[in-house]
Order: sequence, then structure tokens, then C-alpha cells
Amino acid sequence: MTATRGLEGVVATTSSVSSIIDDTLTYVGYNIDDLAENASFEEVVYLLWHRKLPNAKELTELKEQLASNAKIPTEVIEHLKSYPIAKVHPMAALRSAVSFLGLFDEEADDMSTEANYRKAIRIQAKISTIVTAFARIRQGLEPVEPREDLSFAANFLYMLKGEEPDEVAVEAFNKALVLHADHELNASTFTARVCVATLSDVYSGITAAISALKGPLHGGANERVMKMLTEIGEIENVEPYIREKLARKEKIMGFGHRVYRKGDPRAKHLKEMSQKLTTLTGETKWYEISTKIEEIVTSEKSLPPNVDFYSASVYHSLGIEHDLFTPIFAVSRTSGWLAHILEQYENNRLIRPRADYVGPEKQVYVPLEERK
Ligand SMILES: CC(=O)SCCNC(=O)CCNC(=O)[C@H](O)C(C)(C)COP(=O)(O)OP(=O)(O)OC[C@H]1O[C@@H](n2cnc3c(N)ncnc32)[C@H](O)[C@@H]1OP(=O)(O)O
Ligand SMILES: O=C([O-])CC(=O)C(=O)O
Repeated sequence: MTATRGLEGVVATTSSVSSIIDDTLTYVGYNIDDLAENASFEEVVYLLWHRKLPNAKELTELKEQLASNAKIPTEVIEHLKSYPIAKVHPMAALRSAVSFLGLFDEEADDMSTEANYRKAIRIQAKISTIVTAFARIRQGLEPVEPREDLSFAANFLYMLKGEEPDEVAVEAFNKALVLHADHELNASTFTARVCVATLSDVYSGITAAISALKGPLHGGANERVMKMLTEIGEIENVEPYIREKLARKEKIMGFGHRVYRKGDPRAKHLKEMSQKLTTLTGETKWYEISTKIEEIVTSEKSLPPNVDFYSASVYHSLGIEHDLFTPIFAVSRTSGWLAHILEQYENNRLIRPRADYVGPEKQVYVPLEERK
């Protein structure tokens, strides 16, 4: 038995949710470029869960289901208020709150296909409310209740800020949600599938996935990108900052990818949005600093930007706090996690690979009193 480090290139399952072939990303066979330009996030959720685009009636029904399930129990709000706010990262809060939310779902352990689908709707509906409620609570503000007349994207921004967002913000946020919704067998999706393949419940799968997304090599990179942009601060600092980092063999957050070689097809959409939004806010320096970093990293290391790189300046331009970037990724990716969880249940087999043992062998047990 030989191990493949990081399971690189290992095909671990079949899936009909999304694919990456020759650097092209598709959701159920639809090119991400088409979806980014045309689809609402709700359409994408339907597509991922049903493997077909909804007709008008199906879309209206899903929108209504998401909107009418968006409220969270008072107990969850009280729970969020009990966290040691000053020290808690919103991803840790989200991880705990989703697990806690599961305690209030009467169907949590009903493993029927119908109950699992109903839970998928409830989790997708409530995840925005949890993220935005925590964001407000830590500012000493009361959570804003979801509105049933707003789209998923608009509702998130409304609950976060307490005022109705403008059209440009909603369009940009919707596109970001569409671009982040699914991505084949990335680390957090694999984690979700491993978890539920033991026939554990949907809440466990989503809690596990949030935990995996939190790390800086995965979803946590978008927050680190903004930290880097802020540290750089001005365009003239880019060269020395990036070259020193590369010389120290440090990783530049938002670059590189396990699967893409020529480039992440989502990045160009986010780059375009970053240019547009930073122009609108008058803070074009974030876009300029980003493109300069891209120029250096691609020429020095042949590493193109990934989805996390330009999403940082996009979310910043939407006036979103930097440590909410990864929770927003989770809000969107929940749709993909749920699609994969439901797919795993449909054709389940325990996921249990082997390890290539490299430790000592044939050791002789020494009684405690004789050990040095
Ligand atoms: C949504 C997402 O999860 S997208 C990814 C988000 N993560 C990041 O942006 C973090 C920065 N990027 C990385 O750490 C990596 O590129 C990963 C984790 C995304 C992919 O990693 P892997 O496929 O395991 O590549 P690995 O880390 O082995 O790197 C291969 C080589 O490229 C270098 N490299 C990879 N990414 C970077 C980077 N961002 N900056 C500088 N060098 C890098 C490594 O140092 C290594 O060099 P070496 O062979 O000289 O030692
Ligand atoms: O696929 C990956 O390894 C990471 C990624 O880009 C994502 O999850 O969107």
C-alpha cells in the first residue's frame, strides 16, 4: 500500500452534482460562466438539489420555502448571545450554532429521503439568519428578522445591515453566491460526505463541513487575502511585500489550487466585480493592489488566483466585515454540501480508506515501573 499525499488525483466517488474537467467548472453540466451571468442563487440551489433547472412554478415554490423557513428559534439567538463575543471567530460561532440548531429540529434523526430534503431547505434557509444575527449581536445590535419578500441574496444583506440593499449590491452578492455554491470534491464537501456516509444526520454533515471550510488553505483564505491587502495598504508596497513573502517561501493567500492548473474559472468573474465595485466605492486601490499581486505571483510562481482572491475586495467593497467573508462562503456552499449529502445517502457506502503504516513495529511492552 502506498499513500498519495493529500489524496491528490484520487477519485473517491462518482457524483452528478458538479465537475471540473480541463479547468472548466460545470454545475450539473451547466458552465459556471453561464450560471454566473444569468442565474439567481435560488435557481442554482434547485439545480444542485434536483439536477435540473427549475421551471417558474418550481422556482417560486423553492423561494417561498426558503423565505418562510428563514427564522431561527429564539433559543439559537440566545445561544449566540451567550458566546464570548470578543474572542469568537464567526466561523466558530457558525459551527457551534448549526450544531445547536439541529437540537431543535424534530426531524433531525428521521433519515427518510423526504425528511432529509425538508431539513436541507430549513438549513439553507436559516444559515444566512445565523451568520447575520451573530454579526449584529457582536456589535451590540438586535438581529434583524428575515423578510419573505426579498431574494436570498437581498435578504442576507438586509439582515446584516438592517436596511434594504441597492440593486448593484444584490446583483454582485447573488453572483458571488452562485460562484461559490459547489465545487466537486473539495475538502469541506468530502468531509461532509465522509461524515454522512456513516449514516450520521444532515446537521452533523454540515457542521463537519463548516469545520473543514474554516481552515486557511480552504475557505479561510478569503479573509487572509483581505488581511494581506490591508497590510500592503498602498500600491508601492506590493513589490517588496510579495517578493519578500515569496523569498521566505510563504504562501500567498488566494493563489494556487489542487485541481486547476491554468486558472480558476470563477476568478475572472470576481475580478470583474472587484473592478466595478471598487470604482463605485472610490476605493480602486484594492483592485489595483490585487492586480499587481496577481501580476507578480503569476510571473514568479505560475500560480493563478483562485476563487478566494478577488472575492476579498468584492466583499470589502460591499461593506462587509472581513471575518464574515468565510461564513458567507459557507452560506453559499451549504447548497453544494446539501446536494452532496443527499447524493451520498441515495447510494451510500461507508467511506473508509487505508493508511500506509510507517511507525515502529514489533515493540515489546515494558511495564510502567521499568520505563525510563
Ligand atoms: C476555496 C479554496 O479552497 S481555493 C484555495 C484557497 N487556499 C489558498 O488560497 C491558500 C494558498 N494556496 C495554497 O496553500 C495551495 O495552493 C492549495 C492548498 C490551495 C493547494 O495546495 P496543493 O495542491 O497541496 O499544493 P502545495 O501546497 O503542495 O504546493 C505546491 C507548490 O506550490 C507552492 N504554492 C502553492 N500555493 C502557493 C501559494 N499560494 N503561494 C506560494 N506558493 C504556493 C508550494 O509552496 C509548493 O512549492 P514547492 O513544490 O516548491 O514546495
Ligand atoms: O476545490 C477545492 O479544492 C477548493 C475550491 O476551490 C472550492 O472549494 O471552491
